Amino acid sequence: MGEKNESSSSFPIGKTAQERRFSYVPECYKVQPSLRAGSDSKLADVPLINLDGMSDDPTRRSIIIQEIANACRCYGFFQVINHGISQQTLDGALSAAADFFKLPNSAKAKFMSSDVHTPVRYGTSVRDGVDKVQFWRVFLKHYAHPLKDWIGLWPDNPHDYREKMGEYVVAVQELAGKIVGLVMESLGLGPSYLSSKLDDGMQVMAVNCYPPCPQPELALGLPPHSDYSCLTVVLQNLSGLQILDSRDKSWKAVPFIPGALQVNVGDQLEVLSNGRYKSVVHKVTVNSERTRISVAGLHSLGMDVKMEAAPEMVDEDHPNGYRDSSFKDFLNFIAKNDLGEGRISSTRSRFSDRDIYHIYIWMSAIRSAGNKEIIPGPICCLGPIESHPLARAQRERLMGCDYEVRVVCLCRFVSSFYSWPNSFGKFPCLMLSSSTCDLFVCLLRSCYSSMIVF
Ligand SMILES: O=C(O)CCC(=O)C(=O)O
Ligand SMILES: [Fe+2]
Repeated sequence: MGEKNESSSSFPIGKTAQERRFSYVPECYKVQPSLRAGSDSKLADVPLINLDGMSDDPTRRSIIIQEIANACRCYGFFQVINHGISQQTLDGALSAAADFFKLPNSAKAKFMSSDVHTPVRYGTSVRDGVDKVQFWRVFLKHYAHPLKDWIGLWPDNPHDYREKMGEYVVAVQELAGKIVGLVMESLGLGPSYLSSKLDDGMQVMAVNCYPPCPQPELALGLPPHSDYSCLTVVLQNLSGLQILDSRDKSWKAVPFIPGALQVNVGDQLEVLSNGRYKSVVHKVTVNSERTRISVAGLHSLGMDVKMEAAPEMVDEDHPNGYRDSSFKDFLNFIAKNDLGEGRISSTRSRFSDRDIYHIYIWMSAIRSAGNKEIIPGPICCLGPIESHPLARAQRERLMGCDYEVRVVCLCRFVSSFYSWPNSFGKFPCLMLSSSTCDLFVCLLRSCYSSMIVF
């Protein structure tokens, strides 16, 4: 049990409050009030899709495709039953995960790393020791596909971890491939549109453990984010996940259905569909009684393969609103940004009122003193990341210079990743002196506060 009032602005891996079972929530875990889990949050009426007959019954298959189309359009999320993975395999993966987290720190220490590029790593925060807000979670992330390339790097303690987790990852990789096939058909792209790219792609398992939290109303297990993947399939032992309902912009708790798996639309699918399907924004709440385990399989294209909008999804009425990017681009981005204050979500470079619930306004500038120098970062962001260190540093660097403001992005969450436009030239350009820029920021700020939803 941690000492009362231990003061620290952050706790390193192996010494965090959740690992040491503190009896209180330290300051650096307290999330801003608008993101805290309300005790009154409603249950999400998310679709529960019965996959029975998806492969061998054409009538059932077309009904399932309709259900999937509806779920992806309205929620970016659904649960599946009769998915073909046995309860024994599901229970095996959950118990292997739980047993791993019960090991003493010394057994987990060799996997501890805050380098997001490491293929097998144990961690406790989004970026340990760097991010301002910490989360009540411990995780083991490991690459999983093709299994033979990675299984030898996984923990061999507990002794059956590789066997039980291995059985699950093979089954869920196959299931994800089938579901993606159904999703592709629902977009009119044909079932094997992505098959070979996913077969050659990445499967990253985020094995998460959320220990009981003494003041669950103050902290979160994971901050709001969307997954970078094409599709994420999540196995869990307890409820705790909340999704943002894009219709009324409120958080809804996902009901726990024993044996069901949860399926999230990820950013890569949003990009491929050119925004017809939106990646679901979700967060994880914690509870004071039981340890929650979840095993999230993030299925995406290969490390260096860029996802782009399918040409079939782009036309005059639906211009391409996305920048193409790969898993590696994503890793490089998260290595540099504090995601705890609003993790990534894929967004368009165009504004859509479906997404007005958190708005970040980023501008890029060109220093116009002497030779023009392109400054490719944000000079301002509004909203909960107003004091984002990147923007602050940029403004300090540019102090006294004129700004040629090239881009104003209105985004969901931090979001500079997918929405950062390829071509600066396409955007309206304003020449502003630094004092006019300050006025401009004030104006944006007042627009922002009249648009903010929560
Ligand atoms: O714990 C969960 O239910 C979800 C985990 C998650 O969102 C993630 O690992 O990206
Ligand atoms: Fe997630």
